Amino acid sequence: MSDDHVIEVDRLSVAYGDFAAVRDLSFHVKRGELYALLGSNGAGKTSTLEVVEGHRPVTSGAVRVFGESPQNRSAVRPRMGMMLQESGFARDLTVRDSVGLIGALSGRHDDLDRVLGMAGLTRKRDTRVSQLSGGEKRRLDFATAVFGAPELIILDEPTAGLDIQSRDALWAAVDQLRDKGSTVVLTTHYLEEAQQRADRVGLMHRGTLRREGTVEELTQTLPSKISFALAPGDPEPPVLGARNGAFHVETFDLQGDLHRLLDWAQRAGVELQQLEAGPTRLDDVFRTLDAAA
Ligand SMILES: Nc1ncnc2c1ncn2[C@@H]1O[C@H](COP(=O)(O)OP(=O)(O)OP(=O)(O)O)[C@@H](O)[C@H]1O
Repeated sequence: MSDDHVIEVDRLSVAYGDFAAVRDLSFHVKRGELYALLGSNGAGKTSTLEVVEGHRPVTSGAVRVFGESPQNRSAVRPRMGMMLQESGFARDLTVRDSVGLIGALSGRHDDLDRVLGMAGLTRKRDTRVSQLSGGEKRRLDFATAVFGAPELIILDEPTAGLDIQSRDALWAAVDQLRDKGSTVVLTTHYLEEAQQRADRVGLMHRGTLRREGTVEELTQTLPSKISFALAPGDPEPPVLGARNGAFHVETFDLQGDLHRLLDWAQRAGVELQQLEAGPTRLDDVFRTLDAAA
């Protein structure tokens, strides 16, 4: 293993019968980073992560976790926590017993009450799994993934179905774990979560990796946007892009164009209504992938 690579995926393919869900996929995750593996529905993210987690064999290619085969459970399992898309908890166990059991199986140690508190489950500790809401089950998944502060944490759509407070609490807990050195691999369809937190992003589409880099590297090839509206009778602004009375400007010089626009509005005594200006977002990069498909 390269010293600073926790996960090495090289030319991975995963097939279900004749269907190639993942094709010739390569990416490496460095120690301590948050790597977001993003992609459209069916892109192959979960299939890839299932191989990394040791739940699925490779069809071809090589995957190493901490320099080991992920199938080498005794070497890898104690160092890796996983929040899968679907959990397999026994319905009759209580929350506390579920976390305790999975924690014991992982071989890691932790203070059970601290973990339940971090996942916002203290008041549900004696509730049976069958009586939890969808969001509470998701928090239980998170609690088992972070039990014992593993070196590597895999979060497959961790915030799907969580309310805003639970999402904030989950990210605060992830930030704490990262401060202590945990490496995190994330999949999510909430692209702003990846935009805010990922050190690097891999964009998958139809089984292959289409783009990889920091958010800045991925977004700098696309223009930023300015939009605003004017009142009827206002003078024409010095920009192109009017549509239905609203103006949408695409620019590689966001600061300069915004400055010119504000300057014009001030001199003309015009109010720029619903003014929005911002850098390119991952959403925009995503849309170009679909268009290129
Ligand atoms: N057990 C299976 N048998 C056959 N095909 C499968 C199986 N699991 C997944 N697939 C197919 O493989 C492709 C990739 O699925 P996967 O779950 O890896 O995608 P994903 O990127 O995680 O998607 P999503 O964002 O929707 O969760 C999909 O077309 C899916 O239908």
